[in-house]
Amino acid sequence: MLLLRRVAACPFCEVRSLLGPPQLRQQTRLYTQVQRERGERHGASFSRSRTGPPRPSRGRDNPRPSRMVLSEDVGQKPDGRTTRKKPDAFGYLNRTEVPRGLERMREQRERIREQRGIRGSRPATGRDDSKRRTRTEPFHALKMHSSLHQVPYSDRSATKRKLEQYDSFDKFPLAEPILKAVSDALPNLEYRNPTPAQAVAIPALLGLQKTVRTKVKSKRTGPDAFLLAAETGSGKTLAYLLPTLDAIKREEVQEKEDAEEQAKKDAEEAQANAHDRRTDMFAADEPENTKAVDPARPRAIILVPSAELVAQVGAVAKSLSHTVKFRAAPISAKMSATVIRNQLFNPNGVDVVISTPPLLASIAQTNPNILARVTHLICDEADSLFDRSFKESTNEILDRATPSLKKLILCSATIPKYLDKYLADKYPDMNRLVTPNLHAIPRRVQLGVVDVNKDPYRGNKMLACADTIWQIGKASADYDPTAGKEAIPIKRILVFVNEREDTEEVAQYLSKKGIDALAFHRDTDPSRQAKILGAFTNDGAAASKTAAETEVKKEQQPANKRTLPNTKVIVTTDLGSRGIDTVSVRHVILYDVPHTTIDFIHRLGRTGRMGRRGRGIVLLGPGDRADVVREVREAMFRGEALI
Ligand SMILES: Nc1ncnc2c1ncn2[C@@H]1O[C@H](COP(=O)(O)OP(=O)(O)OP(=O)(O)O)[C@@H](O)[C@H]1O
Repeated sequence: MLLLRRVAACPFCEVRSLLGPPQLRQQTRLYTQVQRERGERHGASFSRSRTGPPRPSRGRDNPRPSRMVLSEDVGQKPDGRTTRKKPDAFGYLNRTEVPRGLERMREQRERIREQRGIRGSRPATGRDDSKRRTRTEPFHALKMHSSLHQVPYSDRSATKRKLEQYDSFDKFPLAEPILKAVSDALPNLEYRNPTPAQAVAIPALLGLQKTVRTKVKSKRTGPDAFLLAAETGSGKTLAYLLPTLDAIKREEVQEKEDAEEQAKKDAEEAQANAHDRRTDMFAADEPENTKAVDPARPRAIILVPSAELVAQVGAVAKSLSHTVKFRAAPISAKMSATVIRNQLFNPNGVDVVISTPPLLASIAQTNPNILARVTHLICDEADSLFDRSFKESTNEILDRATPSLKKLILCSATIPKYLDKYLADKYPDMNRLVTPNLHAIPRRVQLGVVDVNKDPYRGNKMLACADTIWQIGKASADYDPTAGKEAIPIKRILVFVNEREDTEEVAQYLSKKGIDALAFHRDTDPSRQAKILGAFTNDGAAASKTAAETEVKKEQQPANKRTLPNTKVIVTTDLGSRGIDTVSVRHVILYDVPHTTIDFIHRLGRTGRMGRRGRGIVLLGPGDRADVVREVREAMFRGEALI
């Protein structure tokens, strides 16, 4: 009975929960009463014998503790160990309330946030801000490679929100023929919605919005300057070409109206001054300012760093010209002088010239008038055009064109620090049109690493490269047309090396291993170059060539040689990484670890273009920076920009 009374009575021990509240209150009262009668205090251990040693008498030095104070050993096992469970990984499962300790921590954190002036609730991710890694913290190796200008993430998010309103080309106030021509420039595509680069650039270039706040307002007069920076393969060509053509067409209409008005005025004047027939005759002979009598005075110039890009941008411009009705003249040093002259000094005039800076600068020296009517100057791959190799000729063209220039548009997939600084000094009012994913390699591109130091390669990079290509091409190699299987499309692989001399060496080795590999560099024969690249840049007819087509080639090979059919490889340098629209490339092999993050972005940017998937493979050999590669992979995995 006594035991039962004790067990039921203690209001603080665990068995309390076994009793309902009314009984509990009653038992508590009973227990207190018994204690008073016995002169014992609450909290005496149940295990202690009633016949224990007598307690010291109460007094000033030994006051009676409050009845509500817990015994010090109440939570202890008989052997003195604590009964409290250690929190384990599942300790917080199924809780409906925040534990007191955590609650206090959260309150403390909120107080600190308030003191620091950080407003708003915690991020939706639920992650602790104080524990969140800062953007640049983990990239120690990349920091050493640091060459790219950093765009704040707050600016990127703001741009992302703005882009949502342009979900179709019809939303841009472009002239009717230009909207129609978009489909010509984007053949074989099911969807033709503006890309982020186009949604950012087209409204700004049409003058619809002032995009960027400039810190310094310069008093300098001159053209409106724009920097369009968007990730690789995001459709920058159309982003600058469509608004430029729109402006050209509007200018043409305006000039025509002005000419008509002028002719009307002249006719009226002539009537009034009928006696002065001589003046009238001269006026009638004066050439009109139209392209028909004004050859080689284009309205727009597009500068690109290589002949391959001249051909590529020229092809896009030509496809648009059928509907928009303008004349495009792509010229490069790989063309003969006659071809260049015919293109440029066409009696029907020319509206858009596409060239490399050195060629155009040299033509402008002998024909300064060629740049006299230019209203739009575009520098595609601006980071290349303003580096040491092209800067002089680019600036020369810029200076000559400045008097008539209305818009200067610089375009690039990367903004290196030197370019950022140069532009900030030279064009402090420049509008920066930056897409949210600038400097980030899309997550749809995976990056794998092959450790060349390990078996079976033992430091032999060429062997590792050949083996990697064989593994990629194996599926198509197994194809047997006689077995009635479906034809497999040809696989196209780009191999990037750092030095031009290595292109030939690596290509020859791969050929020896039965791989269809070609070297592509500055000194490759121009006609061969076009053929080599053609197969890689065309997603349509050329890309759909199937295994059956190459079967003929296979038959021509020596019977005893093991070859890899249906796989084409180009071994190239940076030349092949700038702007070339290699839409049909799924695999890029980085034979050498690139020197900078800029090169990483451009080289890996040859795959995974315009929403496609891609795979990059780095061959990590002796002496290569494994830490840089690791951090690039990490950044790609997290979808972050490289620094
Ligand atoms: N709105 C669009 N919808 C679908 N495809 C598009 C669109 N705009 C452009 N493209 C296609 O995307 C591909 C890449 O375009 P483009 O060469 O202009 O990219 P880029 O941004 O200049 O790339 P890089 O930085 O490598 O030079 C082209 O094949 C083009 O036809």
